Amino acid sequence: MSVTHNTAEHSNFLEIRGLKKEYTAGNPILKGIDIHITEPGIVAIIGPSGTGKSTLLRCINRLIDPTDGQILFDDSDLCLAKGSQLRKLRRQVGMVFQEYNLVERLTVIENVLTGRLGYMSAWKAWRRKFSQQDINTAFELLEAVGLSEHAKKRADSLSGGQRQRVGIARAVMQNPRILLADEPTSSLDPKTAVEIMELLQRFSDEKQLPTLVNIHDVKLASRFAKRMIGMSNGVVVYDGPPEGITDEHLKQIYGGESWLV
Ligand SMILES: Nc1ncnc2c1ncn2[C@@H]1O[C@H](COP(=O)(O)OP(=O)(O)OP(=O)(O)O)[C@@H](O)[C@H]1O
Repeated sequence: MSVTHNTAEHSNFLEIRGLKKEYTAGNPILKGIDIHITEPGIVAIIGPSGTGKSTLLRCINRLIDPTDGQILFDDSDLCLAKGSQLRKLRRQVGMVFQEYNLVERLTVIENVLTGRLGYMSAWKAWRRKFSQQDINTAFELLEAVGLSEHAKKRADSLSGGQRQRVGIARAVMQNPRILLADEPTSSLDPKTAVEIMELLQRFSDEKQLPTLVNIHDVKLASRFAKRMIGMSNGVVVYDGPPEGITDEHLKQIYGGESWLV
């Protein structure tokens, strides 16, 4: 890949302190999360349905407002950012979604280019006036994700795996300093899921991007993550290397043991 972006000099990518989220008062979903991300690589977040994994990622990119705590990113507290400062911070946080969130009626290359909208004036964004440099970068990224020959096709003509590749290219097009992926493989077959994780790992390595991935498949997570965060009931109960996770940890995270084989 020849697209140049980030350097490896960051040592404090993201620090989450005491993060709390209540959707309804008195019913906390996140109960005080502390996570410090100091290096690139895949960090897998595992935990049962409803434990707050998506809520955590949505707080980090401020799709939702945290109730309390700090999310320190690029010398600012994302929890406090508003207006143009929030817009500037958000474009440094790339997001990949389970259901891809592409604009189905646009072409593949147009979808990748939408990753640049946060950098453009409202007028240019409305007219979709992308610079030649952005267009070149979008084509390079499409090549990097193996979809060059699909550039002019409508997004809704692609398979799920191809759509997720577009979603990843769009997130990287943002030139982010951190990537968040919310169950990026859950809608895909096992082989395609591995290919998507390989792609995330490749971008994470080449662009020195910390990549937080919510994922249900513990085996797949262990294969690609350098660090696993196990959440249960709104708190972190494991934070360490994949090889350190024991059956005891899994019982603590998911509860019960009949599902363990
Ligand atoms: N917008 C919302 N308003 C109210 N409650 C919400 C909202 N979004 C999520 N919740 C609740 O917060 C809890 C955590 O949901 P969240 O989606 O963060 O969990 P999760 O760990 O990502 O689950 P899954 O693995 O099934 O995606 C759930 O009880 C959910 O119903």
